[in-house]
Amino acid sequence: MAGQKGKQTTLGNFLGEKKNGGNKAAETAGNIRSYFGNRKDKKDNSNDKETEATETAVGDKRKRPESANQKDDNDETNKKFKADKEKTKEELEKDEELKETKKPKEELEEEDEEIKEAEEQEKEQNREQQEDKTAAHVMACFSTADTKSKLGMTWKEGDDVPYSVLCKTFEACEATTKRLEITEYLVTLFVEVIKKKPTDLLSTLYMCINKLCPDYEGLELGIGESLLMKAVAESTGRTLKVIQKDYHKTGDLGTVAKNSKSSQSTLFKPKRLTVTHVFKTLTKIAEVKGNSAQANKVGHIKGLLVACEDNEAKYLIRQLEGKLRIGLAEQTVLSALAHSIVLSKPESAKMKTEQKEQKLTYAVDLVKSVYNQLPSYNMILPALLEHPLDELKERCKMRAGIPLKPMLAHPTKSLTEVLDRFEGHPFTCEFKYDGERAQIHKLPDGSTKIYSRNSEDMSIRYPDVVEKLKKWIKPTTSSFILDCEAVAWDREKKCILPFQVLSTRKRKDVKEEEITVQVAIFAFDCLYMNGESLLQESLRTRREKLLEGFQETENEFFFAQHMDTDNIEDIQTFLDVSIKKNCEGLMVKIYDGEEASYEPSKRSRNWLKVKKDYLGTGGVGDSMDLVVVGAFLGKGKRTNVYGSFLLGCYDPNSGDYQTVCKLGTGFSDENLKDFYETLKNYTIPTVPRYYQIGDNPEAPDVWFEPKVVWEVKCADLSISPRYMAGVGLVDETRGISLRFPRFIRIRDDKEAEDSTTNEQIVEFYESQSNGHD
Ligand SMILES: Nc1ncnc2c1ncn2[C@@H]1O[C@H](COP(=O)(O)OP(=O)(O)OP(=O)(O)O)[C@@H](O)[C@H]1O
Repeated sequence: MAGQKGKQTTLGNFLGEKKNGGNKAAETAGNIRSYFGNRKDKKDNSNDKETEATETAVGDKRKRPESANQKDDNDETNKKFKADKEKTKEELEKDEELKETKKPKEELEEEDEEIKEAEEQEKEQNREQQEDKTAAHVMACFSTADTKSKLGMTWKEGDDVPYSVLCKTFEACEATTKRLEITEYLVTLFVEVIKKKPTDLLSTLYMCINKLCPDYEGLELGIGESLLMKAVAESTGRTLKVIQKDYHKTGDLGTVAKNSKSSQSTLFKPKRLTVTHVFKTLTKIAEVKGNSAQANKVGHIKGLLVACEDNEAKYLIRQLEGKLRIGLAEQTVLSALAHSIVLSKPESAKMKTEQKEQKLTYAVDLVKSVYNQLPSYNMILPALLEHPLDELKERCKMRAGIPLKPMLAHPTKSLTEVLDRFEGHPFTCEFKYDGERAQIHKLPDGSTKIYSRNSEDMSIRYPDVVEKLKKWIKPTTSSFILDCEAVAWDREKKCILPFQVLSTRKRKDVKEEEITVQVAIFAFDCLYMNGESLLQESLRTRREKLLEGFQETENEFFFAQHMDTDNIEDIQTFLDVSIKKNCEGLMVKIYDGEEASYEPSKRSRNWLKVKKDYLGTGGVGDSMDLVVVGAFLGKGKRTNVYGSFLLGCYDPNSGDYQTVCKLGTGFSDENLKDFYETLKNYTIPTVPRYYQIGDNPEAPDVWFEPKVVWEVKCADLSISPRYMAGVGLVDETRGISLRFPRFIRIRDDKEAEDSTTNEQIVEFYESQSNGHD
């Protein structure tokens, strides 16, 4: 038997040849069967078990009521299974033959490769944990005393936390790129707040992540710059023209506000700002609605600006803009919170370094895992402050009504890659529906909510779904959280419509009677049921709960089509059927055991996505979602609109955007007109300091705020001195760029911070050079 690489080639070829339908496919079929023969052989020698699994899969499907189309799929699948069962004996004989002829050297090589791959995967999974451990080690030896004086933390116990202290901490964080140093500053701040004014911890923490409340409550800052400029001008006595000119020069309205304040003489000294006062005022500003909203907002902003001293105006304006950009990733804030809870307890001073380190590591793991299940500081903070750490899990359980960050999948570019990754694990394949992620909650009081992948409340966008969902729920199901995809649906033809149709559905102020694009819900996971979290259960158990607790309802609600097999021909057939049914491809997921648990917010290797478009291309396994950071004015046919665009990816560690390509293809004339109209609202006078643009001699004609995300496909990726994506990760000075990028669609379900990260770009680049497929 050939080594791992050989196996990939054989299968890769097979898939290509199968498409052409030539005789070669039949010739190579023997190789494929032997490949799977050996794979099965490793897992389990029993033919019975294989047959049993096949029967269960088919049985599973028969249990469910099906629409006409789905029934066709299952019939096709069943026929395929029958043919396959007959092949099994032949396969096993081939296995035996191959076992005897196998050369020990090749066996060793194969094992080496497997070990290497497993190590790679483990390395990646452990990286974040390792960073947490290093931080725990450093923090165990850390004394907040030095940092405290550096940050001027001298306010009196019981007094409100001064805003100046928070701004000094921001300044210190902004001045470094080292995550550990940032953690030290935050821990110092949080420990001090916990000791002197614990009730201010919540507002302090929200200010650090520049939010006002949990995402699902939907209250956001992000005041337009013209309003902010007006407020700065009016509160400092400078003209709007001068403010605009300064902004054009610096590209940072915060700095303009700070400089404007320092050149202003004040007759009386207003009361110093406190964190809680600023937080409450920011909340009021975000809440203001109605006719005089603008004037009201300006009034509040001016009130704050007048009281600002030193660098406070700079951070206040940035907070109002909704972009603090001082390199504070939420994960760092969570770690710092966990550390400070431990370090603020008097007993921590008595602990030996090793013991403290263990406690810190435990606290970080605990706080992160609880936050993943209940992403609400409003609920977690009181439990952390008022009760022992050990009780946190019990006190802060996931519940219906609080959306979790969904589990995400890893891209692959061949079925072979999927089978290699999942070798030895039972896995299941599901259709990858092409619509919008929908997390559906039913609370014990009977109310229902639908949340987007960003935890936005979408219940108002889907009033028709909310109205009908009681029909799908069996009487035994009182509360639940379902993970689903909402797709555009043709009620007459009873089939899925392409994503483009869904994107024409209204997103705001949707009235049931005006809905033109109908949706159907495809449920693929059940995360919570009747008061119990199912996250730790295997996918098999979660799917059982899903099938038990709900019923398919024509034109409205379906279980995701699935197939449990490791036979590549079946998977290929299933993939083909999924594409015929307007799906994007398959999701392949580990089915049993610990790795089959649900991992909120993680892009996990236990869920793999296989998109038809990327199979066998030898290029990149997925499209990317990139932020439009600039544009070049069009010429010729594209005069009066932007002709091409500069795109960037996101670096979650620094909060920066790194340029990744210039994009000029894939657009219709209509697209270009629309984009010109939308994007011109986001133009900014100069390149912001949080854009890493490198030495590209071709600067765009206009720069944009990071607001618009587009899905882009490319042929491959290469190292380039002109772009900055992943700079420092693969090459010290050069970044990675997309070659032959093409526009696919707008991703208005994604914020700029949800775009493809610099590390994902590096992964795409590296997987391409590993030569999979
Ligand atoms: N059966 C399924 N299981 C899980 N996710 C599914 C399924 N069918 C469709 N999806 C959709 O596919 C997405 C998984 O792909 P991924 O994790 O990469 O999200 P993404 O970044 O939005 O990428 P994509 O552009 O591929 O949707 C999910 O967010 C979900 O919306």
